[in-house]
Amino acid sequence: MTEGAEALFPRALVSGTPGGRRAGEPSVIAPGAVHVPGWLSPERQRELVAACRAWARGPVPLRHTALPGGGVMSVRTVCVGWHWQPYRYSRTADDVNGARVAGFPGWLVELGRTALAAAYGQGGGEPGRGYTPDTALINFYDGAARMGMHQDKEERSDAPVVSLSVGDSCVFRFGNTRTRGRPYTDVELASGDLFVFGGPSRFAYHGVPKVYPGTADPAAGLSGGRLNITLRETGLTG
Ligand SMILES: O=C(O)CCC(=O)C(=O)O
Ligand SMILES: [Fe+2]
Repeated sequence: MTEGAEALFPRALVSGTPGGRRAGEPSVIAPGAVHVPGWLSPERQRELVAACRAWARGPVPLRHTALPGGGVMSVRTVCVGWHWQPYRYSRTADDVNGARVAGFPGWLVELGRTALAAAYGQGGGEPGRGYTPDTALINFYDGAARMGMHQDKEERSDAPVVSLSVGDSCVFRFGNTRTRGRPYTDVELASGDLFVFGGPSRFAYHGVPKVYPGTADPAAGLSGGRLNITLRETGLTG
């Protein structure tokens, strides 16, 4: 990480918070899976909310992703860089309006790198290899939305997934690479939290069984609901 990135996205000051959460202090949930509570400052959260609002307006609208079985996902999603639809990536949102998705901005690459360094320590735990996320999946959860246990496996890269949460708190269920079931660990993700999963945890099943409506601090810029942004390397070109 460059000094410039550190200045743009400073780590949150360490401070005790209720329930044992310590802002900015990484805790290892499984090998390669790290939770950093309160990593994003309220200002950074507001900036992310503003960026997500703009992406949600177009060129591809925020929408419930249609599933091959005929249903729709309960979360609403918009993508940046590459468009994800079950179960592949493309540059155009062929299952929505056919538009090319917004480009992946440089500041989001920097944020991903800074996040990796915060979770794994300087250098991101992968010497000689620069993390270069090229897609972001932006999910919006209202009070009833959930996400079933799944693996993020459409990427042709085993680079870590960086997950940023803003708004209402949720239960994030982080499991194992073999089954959707136990063993898993339930982690509460609150506004500003960072969660990174890479290495032996990169292809672990995970999901969001519950969102707690009304738990967001309005200072983050969301009046209701939960926003989650995952940054990934697709490993794709073109
Ligand atoms: O909302 C979250 O915390 C997780 C989202 C997720 O797993 C995904 O977008 O693949
Ligand atoms: Fe996922």
